[in-house]
Amino acid sequence: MSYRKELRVAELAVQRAALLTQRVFHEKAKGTLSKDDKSPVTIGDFGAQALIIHAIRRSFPTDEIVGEEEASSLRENKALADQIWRLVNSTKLEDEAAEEQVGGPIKSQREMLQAIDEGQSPGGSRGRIWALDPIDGTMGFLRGGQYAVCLALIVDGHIKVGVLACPNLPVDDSTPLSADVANDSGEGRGVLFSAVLGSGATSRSLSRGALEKSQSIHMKDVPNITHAIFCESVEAGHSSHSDQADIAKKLGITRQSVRMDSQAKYGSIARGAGDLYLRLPVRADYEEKIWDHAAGDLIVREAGGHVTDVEGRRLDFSLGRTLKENKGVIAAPKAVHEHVLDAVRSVLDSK
Ligand SMILES: Nc1ncnc2c1ncn2[C@@H]1O[C@H](COP(=O)(O)O)[C@@H](O)[C@H]1OP(=O)(O)O
Ligand SMILES: [Mg+2]
Ligand SMILES: [Mg+2]
Ligand SMILES: [Mg+2]
Repeated sequence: MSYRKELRVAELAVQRAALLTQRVFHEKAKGTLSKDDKSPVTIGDFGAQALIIHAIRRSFPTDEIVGEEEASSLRENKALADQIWRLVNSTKLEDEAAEEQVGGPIKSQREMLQAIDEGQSPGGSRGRIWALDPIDGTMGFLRGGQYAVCLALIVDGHIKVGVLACPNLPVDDSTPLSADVANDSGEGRGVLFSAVLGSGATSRSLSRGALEKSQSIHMKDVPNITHAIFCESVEAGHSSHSDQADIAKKLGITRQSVRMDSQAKYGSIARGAGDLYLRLPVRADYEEKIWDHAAGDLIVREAGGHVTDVEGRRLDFSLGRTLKENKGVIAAPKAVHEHVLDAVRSVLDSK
């Protein structure tokens, strides 16, 4: 199957949602709430989830959706719901045909709240399931750093389509990876990464209008691992900086890691701006969420990479809303992955 329509709808839906998040990014007040697990959520997360679910529903009404957010807190907070509605109602793609392909406008605030709540699928190994993270790296988004709008289609447990918008990454694939974030104007920034299983991975500028022509992306060859550039989370609570430093040392890597929030890490290594992404667990009981990895996993694999957990197992997206059988993430070019994994094992065994 080509998944041509799924890719198109996903790209346009993510593009439109990213436009909404960019508007919020430049506002001081982001309408931040704290969720039950103490993590933040903003009007950008809610608005982006509403627009993307609306688009999926219009084109693929019987598909299931595993989305990160839900609307219960908004039903008790009219002022915040009004604020999100104003944003959602005024975010459109400039290209009319494209706007039509993502279902046009949402009709009412009630419909918007319903859309947000349609991301409650339990996931699983059967049928067509979209995994949606409307803003991945909300902490980065609040800090003025990297973040991503992420969408993937999983069919019978396997990822078929992955799309990532990274509004604060440089457009140019060859820009050296850095922890620097958007300048005020955002000029030269904003990338849309895509992949379809078996068809390779691409990047293009995240424009406001019709989608620009994309180019193929590939992971870089790493002839000498000691020169590899590795990236990791900014948040020390999301992955173990000390284990990652030990692994880098074991590999003979002397360069400082590049710390960035969100799946921008997967996109960055897929286009060869960086080489490795290490995500070593901090807490043994944390289960990674499928929406935090699905799009990035496919984009890296289609760009010539291999993605496993710390034990060398492929990430298993067929087990529900979380990656319950995996611990951590190791993403690297195929040719060096085993070597990196040996270093991971040796560091973890010595603890
Ligand atoms: N203890 C944890 N370990 C790993 N990832 C976590 C943990 N707590 C939250 N996350 C998730 O990590 C993702 C961000 O990763 P990164 O730090 O690499 O940008 C977020 O989606 C965040 O979830 P949440 O959306 O609930 O905040
Ligand atoms: Mg996330
Ligand atoms: Mg999120
Ligand atoms: Mg979150």
